[in-house]
Amino acid sequence: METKKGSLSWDNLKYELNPWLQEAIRSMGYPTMTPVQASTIPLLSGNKDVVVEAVTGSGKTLAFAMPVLQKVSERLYSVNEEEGTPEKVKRGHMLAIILSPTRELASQIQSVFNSVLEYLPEDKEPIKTQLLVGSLSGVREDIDNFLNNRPQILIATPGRMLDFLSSNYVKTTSVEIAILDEADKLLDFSFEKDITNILKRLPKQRRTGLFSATISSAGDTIFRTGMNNPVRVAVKSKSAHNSAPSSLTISYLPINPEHKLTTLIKLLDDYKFKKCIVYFPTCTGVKYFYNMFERLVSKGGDDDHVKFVSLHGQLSTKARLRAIQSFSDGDASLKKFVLMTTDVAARGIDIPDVDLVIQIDPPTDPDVFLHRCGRTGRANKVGQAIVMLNIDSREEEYAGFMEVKGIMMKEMSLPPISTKYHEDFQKRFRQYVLQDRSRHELAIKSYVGFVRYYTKHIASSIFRYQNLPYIPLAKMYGLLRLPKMPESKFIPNEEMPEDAWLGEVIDMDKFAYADPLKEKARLENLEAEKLKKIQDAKKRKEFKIKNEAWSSKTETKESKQERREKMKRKREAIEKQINEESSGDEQAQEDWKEVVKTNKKKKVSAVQGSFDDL
Ligand SMILES: Nc1ncnc2c1ncn2[C@@H]1O[C@H](COP(=O)(O)OP(=O)(O)OP(=O)(O)O)[C@@H](O)[C@H]1O
Repeated sequence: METKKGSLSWDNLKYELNPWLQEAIRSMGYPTMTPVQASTIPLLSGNKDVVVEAVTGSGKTLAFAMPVLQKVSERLYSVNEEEGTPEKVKRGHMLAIILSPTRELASQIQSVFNSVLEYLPEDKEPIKTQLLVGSLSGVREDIDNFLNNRPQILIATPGRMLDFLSSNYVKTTSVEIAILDEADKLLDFSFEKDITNILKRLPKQRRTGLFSATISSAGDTIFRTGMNNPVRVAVKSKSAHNSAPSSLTISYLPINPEHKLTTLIKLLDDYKFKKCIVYFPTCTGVKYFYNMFERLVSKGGDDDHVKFVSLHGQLSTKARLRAIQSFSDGDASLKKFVLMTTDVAARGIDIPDVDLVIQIDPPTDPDVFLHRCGRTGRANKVGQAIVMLNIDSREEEYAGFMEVKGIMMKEMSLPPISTKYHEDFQKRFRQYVLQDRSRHELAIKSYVGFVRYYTKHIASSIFRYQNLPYIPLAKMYGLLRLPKMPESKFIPNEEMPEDAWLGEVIDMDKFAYADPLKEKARLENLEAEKLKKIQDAKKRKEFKIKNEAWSSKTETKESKQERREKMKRKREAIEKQINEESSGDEQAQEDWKEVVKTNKKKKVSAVQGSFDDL
């Protein structure tokens, strides 16, 4: 849908919102609508289902929040001449549900709703929201709060929403509108089942809105959401064929993987930025590198000019929300703030002042690349996104691959870093790892996790795990020795270091945990293992001796058997010879048998005699 720039004044919105909402918009400090708001608000408020694709940071949240609030306001405040004052929403019922793939995003959406609701006049029946996300509270508690507070708008992640809706106390028959934010993610294999189950429980005559910067990826699944003749809204960047906002510059940095961390440190040092998000592939990776950066990069004092915050899916919900809050609240005029995170913070997160995004590795899903970059350059503010790509590999083709998807990238050159700088850092890093055995364990877990992650790249012809530079990457992860893993077979023999050690050989028995309790347990285990080894060796020896005795017995048995066979063969040969010589002479045969028998008897008595002599 086309929208002329001049018509973006809120006064030109082609739908008459409830007066309190009009007042709220004027007070919120947004002088104009964004194009996606101008297109979507009238459609969704005016009873159309919508599928909205608009660039990151283009104001999609308000584009659905306004229609949702409009619908709820109509239901609560519209006085009909025939029916009079509207009926109260019954206990256990809700009017709107909004679904989001992550807890952080759900919580952020609730904040947007609540910031508009601050302008709701006190004399009106309150409009309330409730957040339903895993592990913040129990489902029982969620239901109790819902029944007591009677919120009309529920904002949830799919799993918790499904559990919540399974309660007999919760009724969905009054739901008028359902929104799927980051709809392509919600409709992919990870959530699709839950989403289908949730949508099945909602009334058919409800309105539905799907929103994302990359909705086209959802393909035909969008038609399984029960939408009624939906209108498609697509808002592109100002520059044609660009799927990213024009305020966002995206660069790629070809780099030797061994130098990724030193280069990251240098970029964080040299660049002028307020807030930067650094994406790592896995939760363990974030944990590992965050701890290391806190020790080796951050100076730790109040005068420190860079502050690191970590956020990943292995943290509790409370810790995750706290991390986002502390990064958002950070006073960027005093320090540079760096959020080290995973894709948990790739979509939808809207944090003011983020002007730099760095990706240590590209994401496995090319769509997520745009979402990660889009955490900066939002709402027409300038932002820069940098992605590191391994040199001398097909990874450099990523730029061309993304161009086809409408994402333009330019190559950037490495910041000047001396060999000494790299080497000094590598030494300090090794020292850091050697100080605590658990650090090395985490290093191995992160490295193996990264290798697994790499095998999951959708663009597998560019990200070929068969050609991954395993050794430089292991050094980047601070490993002392390469771990045993199936992928090791891809390391060329001539590159494989002796016994897989990366640098000096370490006596692993003496490599201690910094935690005294853990170390005590390790030493006890080590002692027990040694003892077991000695006992096992003893047992093996005894077994061998027994085995030998048994085998010599079987040997004599075998030789007896062999002798018998030999005798039998001899006898048969003589018999055969006699038969041939005296063919037809029965008497001669009988005589021979007699001779053989007498011979045998003689032998036996001779043997017996010899025994008796003893
Ligand atoms: N009309 C407006 N004028 C100026 N700024 C706005 C307007 N509407 C929203 N914003 C601001 O734009 C920023 C981005 O909005 P929002 O988070 O809704 O983007 P989005 O399109 O959902 O992005 P993403 O695709 O990354 O989720 C927010 O900080 C919001 O406050």
